[in-house]
Amino acid sequence: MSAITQRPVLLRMAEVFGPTFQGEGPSVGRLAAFIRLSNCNLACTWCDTPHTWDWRRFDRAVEQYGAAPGDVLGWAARQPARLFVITGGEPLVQARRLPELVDGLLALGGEVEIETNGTIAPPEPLLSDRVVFNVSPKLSGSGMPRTRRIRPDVLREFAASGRARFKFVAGTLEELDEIAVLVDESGLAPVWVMPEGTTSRAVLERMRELADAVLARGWNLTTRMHVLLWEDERGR
Ligand SMILES: Nc1nc2[nH]cc(C(=O)O)c2c(=O)[nH]1
Ligand code: SF4
Ligand SMILES: [Mg+2]
Repeated sequence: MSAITQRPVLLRMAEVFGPTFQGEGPSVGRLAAFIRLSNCNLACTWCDTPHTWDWRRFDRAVEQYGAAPGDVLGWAARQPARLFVITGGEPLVQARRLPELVDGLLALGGEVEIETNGTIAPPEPLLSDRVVFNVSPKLSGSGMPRTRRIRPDVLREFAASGRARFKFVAGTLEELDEIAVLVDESGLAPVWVMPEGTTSRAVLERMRELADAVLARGWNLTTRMHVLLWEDERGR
């Protein structure tokens, strides 16, 4: 029999960093380690991680590298945190490559949060205990056409999975109306609103503008704690 050498499927990576705190959403403030995957299926005007996908502004050969899941797991094992956040870019672009990574993180005794834009359905093997999805559907201000940024079938699937929390980035009070339409349309819950901003000043100002209106709608509010602490420094 001929020997077939199986090469590991490489993850397309942007960076790993930690320890830091989960800066956004329901787990804000928790000690965490981050695995940022490269590539995205959208191109939002206000994206704060264009180095993961905008190859007109960034050099792919510099910003992207391939890593075997085992190498990422070796790094993760040495991290003090047991909350692992997989983000991007859009991590579910590489959905088929993720179960090996996620299984390894769980085997380290970890919990996993996957930050996603909600346009790609979660593959079945990822719907397990100790894995949750922070689903961030994009609003019209992202500059993306609605048909690309909103996939009602996918959003409903996330909502039905019981493993998703919906985190909307908002810059204005008007955007809360837009969020309410999406929430009602697809039965999204629980809802978190997060201020847009890559400076501590912008984040705090927007939170103050949004807070009472978010309360009035019965939603949750999250800050961007890493921005309050470290502005837009990469790898925090
Ligand atoms: N500290 C920290 N928390 C985060 N939560 C979500 C992040 C992201 O970029 O998706 C992020 C990030 O970049 N840094
Ligand atoms: S979905 Fe997220 S990573 Fe992709 S372009 Fe929009 S903000 Fe950036
Ligand atoms: Mg970020």
